[in-house]
Order: sequence, then C-alpha cells, then structure tokens
Amino acid sequence: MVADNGANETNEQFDVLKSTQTVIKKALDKLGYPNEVYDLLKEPVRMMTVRIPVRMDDDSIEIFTGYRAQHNDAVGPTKGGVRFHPNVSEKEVKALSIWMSLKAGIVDLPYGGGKGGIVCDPREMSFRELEGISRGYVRAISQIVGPTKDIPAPDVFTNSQIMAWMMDEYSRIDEFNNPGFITGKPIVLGGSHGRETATAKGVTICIDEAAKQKGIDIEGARVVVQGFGNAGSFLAKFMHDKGAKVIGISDAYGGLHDPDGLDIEYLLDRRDSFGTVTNLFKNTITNEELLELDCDILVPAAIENQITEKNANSIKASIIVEAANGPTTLEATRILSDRGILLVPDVLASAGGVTVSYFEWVQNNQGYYWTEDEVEEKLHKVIVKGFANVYRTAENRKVDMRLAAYMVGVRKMAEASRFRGWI
Ligand SMILES: NC(=O)C1=CN([C@@H]2O[C@H](COP(=O)(O)OP(=O)(O)OC[C@H]3O[C@@H](n4cnc5c(N)ncnc54)[C@H](O)[C@@H]3O)[C@@H](O)[C@H]2O)C=CC1
Ligand SMILES: O=C(O)CCC(=O)C(=O)O
Repeated sequence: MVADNGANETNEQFDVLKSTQTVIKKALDKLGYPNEVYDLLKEPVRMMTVRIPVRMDDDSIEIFTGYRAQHNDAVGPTKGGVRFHPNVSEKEVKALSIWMSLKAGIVDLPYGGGKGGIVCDPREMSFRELEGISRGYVRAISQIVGPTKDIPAPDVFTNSQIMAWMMDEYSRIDEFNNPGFITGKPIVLGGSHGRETATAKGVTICIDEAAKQKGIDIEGARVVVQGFGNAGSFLAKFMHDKGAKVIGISDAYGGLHDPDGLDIEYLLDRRDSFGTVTNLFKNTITNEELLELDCDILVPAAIENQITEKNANSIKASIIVEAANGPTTLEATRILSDRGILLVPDVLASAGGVTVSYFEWVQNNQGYYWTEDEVEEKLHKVIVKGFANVYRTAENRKVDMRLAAYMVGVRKMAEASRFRGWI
C-alpha cells in the first residue's frame, strides 16, 4: 500500500509549480528585473516525457511514464536528482527542477537546475525490475543528458545502486566509461566520500546556524524529524550525536514518539532501504500528530505539502529546517513567519546534497579524489556562507527566509541569461 501525500494538484495551495512561480515573481520584482526575466524562468527550458517499457518478473510488459526537466542552463549544465514515486507528476518535476536552479544559485555552483522522476512504486518492484526501469529511463533520456549537459543524482526512493545501473547504461550508450554522467554513485564507481550523508550534513549545519540566531543550545534540544530515509535518518543520527534529543521520527506509514528520546542507533539499524521502520512497532502516531509534537526543532524530510494552513498554527517548534523539497505551502510559510518561527527553506537547507554531488563531478572530471574530511570541510564553508547570505538578505530586505533565499538563488541565472542575450 502506498501512502498518499495528500497533495491535490487541482487545489492551488498544493500546486507546487504555481507556488514556486509566485515566489520567483516576487523575488525578481524585489530585485528590479523586468517581466521577461520571469517569463523565461517560470518554466523549465526543456521538458521531456518518456514511456519506459519494462519486462516484469511475471513476463508481462509494463509501460512506465518518466520525466526529465531542465530548468535553465545559462550558468552551466543542469543538475538534479531522479525520483521514483507513485505520485510523481509533470508539474512536480518542473517545480523540483526550478528548486535545483535556486539551490545552485544559493550555494554558488556552476549549474542550472534539472530534475527527473518516474511514476512507479519501487517498494513493490523486484531488484531485477528496478534495474530494468533504471536502464530504460537512461536509454529514453540519453540524448538530453550527459556530463556536460545534465547530470542526474539520487532523490526519493533512488539510491547508489540505481545510480550505478544508470551510469553503466549511459557508459554503454556513450561507448566509454563515464562516471561524471551521474552523481551519488557507490565509492568504487567514482562516488564521493560524504555524498551519502551530504544532505543531512547540510541540514545539520543550517540547524546550527539557525540555533545560534535563536539562542537555542543544540545539546538537549528536542528534535522531530519527518521521514527516515537518506535525509531524515542521517539527520536524526547527527542531531543525536550532537547531544540533541530526537523525540519523534516518521516514515510513510506513521511515526514514533518518545519524550525521553528515541533509540536512534537501533532505528537506523532496523530501517529498510526505503526508509521504513515504524512497521516494526505497535505504538505509533500519525504523521499529522508528529508534526505538531512539542519540540524545539522540526525537520520535514519526506515529501511536499506537509505543513499547510491547516496545521501551521499548531506547530510548536521554534525552528523549522526543510530537508525535504517543498514541505511547506506558501500560506503556511506566511503563518509561521508571522508567528516568529525561524523557517530555513528547502532551497538552502537541502543544498548539501547537490553541493557534494558537485564535488563528486569535479573529482570525476579531474580523476583525483578527496578524503571525507576534505569534502566535509568544503561543504561546511559552502553552507555557512549560503546561510549567511540568505539570513542577511532576509534581515536587510525585511522579507521572510524563503523569499530571501529565492532572491539570492535567482540572481545568478538571471544575470547569466542576460549576458547570453536571452533576455
Ligand atoms: N537524497 C538527497 O540527496 C536529497 C533529498 N532531498 C529531499 O529530501 C526528501 C527525502 O528524500 P530522501 O531522504 O532522499 O528519500 P528516501 O527515499 O531515502 O526517504 C524518504 C522517506 O520519506 C518517507 N515518506 C515517503 N512518503 C511519505 C509520506 N507520504 N509521509 C511521510 N513520510 C513519507 C519514506 O517512508 C522515507 O522514510 C525529499 O523531499 C527529497 O527531495 C533534498 C535534497 C537532496
Ligand atoms: O545531488 C544532486 O545533484 C541533486 C540532489 C537533489 O535532487 C536535490 O537537492 O533535490
């Protein structure tokens, strides 16, 4: 059974593309750009829809729909993950590609944004079927991707094994070994040290910076994390290691709560490769209850549209750091900001993943590899600087952190598009 994310594309509030466009427009207006810049940036420059036939284990053929969106390639090749999820849609992939452009702008990477997705439920597919769909997707999009065009990476329900199959398929098509085609690979295939934990590391750095601003001591702080996959589970571990008390976690099927702190090491040990762990317990709470728990720091690390106008007034945390892409609607952002809650937006908070993906691509291109300490040191500098830029912009321009992040993120691609003579 697949959990529904509650997002209904016909309801404007949950239309992630529309809300992203709204904030892009506000950011460009604040920066004084003319309307044609918005006209260019409101949609991806390229969007490919593909149909992927896969021979299933029962010998039937199933046709899956996939997408790859390339938002803006004025700064450099586009870059962003591939999501395998039953709720993937064209609009969602477009919005996700715009968020990737903004992330690249905020942490100053030489990329534009891209994103891909396949409508499927990998939790119900065998290893062999997953290999088939991964290879089929790469064959279908091979003409528009590549190490100097558009570089995929992992996202929801995809991992280093899937990146390895995709890299192998691309290398067969391209007729030479091409590790720079994709990031998030296993280390033995040219993956970078620190990529697996990079998103959570970036979120941890943002939590540290936000806590300093709010005068909250991480040691003993009560943390709630929604989602226990790549981003959420490592984040829970890092917060636990720093002396915080992780009192709530969840996955697609429910949540766990212990006001005295959960046994994070045990949960990490028992979670499956899709970030599911709550199925092992009897006393669970719902994801809705989890978000409203009494805590200091709340980290949505699952899917879109989880904090809405319905529950924004019931959130107890004083800091929200968005590890997930798009977990908070615009109306909820306004409510939280009015309530004085410090919200570190997705395009800044989750930029650690693409930052270390960039490091992986650089290492692949130069054929010389860095240690985990070197990667971490570089990541730390990048995220601290990104946070400072966004925080300063929010203070100086008297706007909320999301609008400030969009203002910082949009500028480079707008300027690059202008210099190229596109607008
Ligand atoms: N993996 C990465 O490097 C990056 C991930 N992100 C974002 O972080 C979020 C999580 O991604 P990953 O951890 O990579 O995915 P994952 O596939 O490793 O884990 C996803 C987690 O979310 C849970 N989940 C799925 N549907 C849910 C629902 N309806 N309600 C509650 N929980 C649900 C799953 O059970 C699982 O625990 C996504 O929004 C993703 O786009 C952002 C930047 C980079
Ligand atoms: O690592 C990457 O290139 C992209 C990560 C991603 O998809 C994201 O930040 O949402």
